[in-house]
Amino acid sequence: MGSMVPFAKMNGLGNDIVVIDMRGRTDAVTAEAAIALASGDRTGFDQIMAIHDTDIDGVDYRIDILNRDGSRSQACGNGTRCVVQALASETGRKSFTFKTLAGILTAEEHEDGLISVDMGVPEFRWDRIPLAEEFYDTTRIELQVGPIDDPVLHSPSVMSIGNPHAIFWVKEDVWSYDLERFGPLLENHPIFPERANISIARVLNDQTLDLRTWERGVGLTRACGSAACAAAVCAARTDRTRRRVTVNVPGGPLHIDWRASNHVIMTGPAEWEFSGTVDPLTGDWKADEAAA
Ligand SMILES: N[C@H](CCC[C@H](N)C(=O)O)C(=O)O
Repeated sequence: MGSMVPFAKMNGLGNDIVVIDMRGRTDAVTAEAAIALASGDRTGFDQIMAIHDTDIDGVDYRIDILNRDGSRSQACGNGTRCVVQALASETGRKSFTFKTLAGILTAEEHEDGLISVDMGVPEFRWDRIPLAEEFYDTTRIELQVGPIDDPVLHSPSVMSIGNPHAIFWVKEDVWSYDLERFGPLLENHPIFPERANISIARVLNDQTLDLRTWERGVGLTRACGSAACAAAVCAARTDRTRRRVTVNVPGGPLHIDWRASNHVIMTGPAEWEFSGTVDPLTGDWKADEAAA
């Protein structure tokens, strides 16, 4: 067995997150380790958030994000809140700046324990999301599932908040759609050359949405922070809601504020479950004694 590093199993509204401390190392968590941890009973996760050192001025840490299938994600809102909570309890600091594949993000823990992450600015251009075909209007693109004359889902809004999202607007209860069946088809649809996170959203009023998400590289999740941001921004962009909304995901509510600065701020909780040590190359792990 190689050398072990500390990890914490956490969750952000039921989005299962494994935070791995890679500070002081120059290697990375391997896809093999991710796949091994994903299949474990207690370590099953939606994302791994690996904290690395960085030498960029004004940036505290770099975060490397892995999905269940070992692929990398540019952004993970719920996981970033977990990282903030772990670092805040370690250091006593309240605010942090991170480098991710989606760019530099800032985040802070509030007095009440909730955590806000500045997820950056939305990208609506078809080639930056990216889509495989030119669509100048990304508020609704041509894409549907179900019978041609009576599609079950159609005309999603699409955007990137670091990672690609498609939001299908629905009229009925979000639980009445078979997302488990449509999710994999849409995630891997040729229109999305880098695949996409697929959500169905129902507008309840101009400040509230219900949302379920099929995550790229993962599957159905109880929460997806970046999808909540994407749904909120697309809803406001299409005049369905105001720019400040509550997004109810299966795990609970997330508060999203698309500020006048164009930055999207997501606020919600994070929860620690147990800690242990893990081999980042193989995924072999053991729980700390106190938690075993
Ligand atoms: N759970 C994450 C998003 C994961 C996205 C990932 N599945 C991808 O884009 O590959 C969140 O809270 O934002």
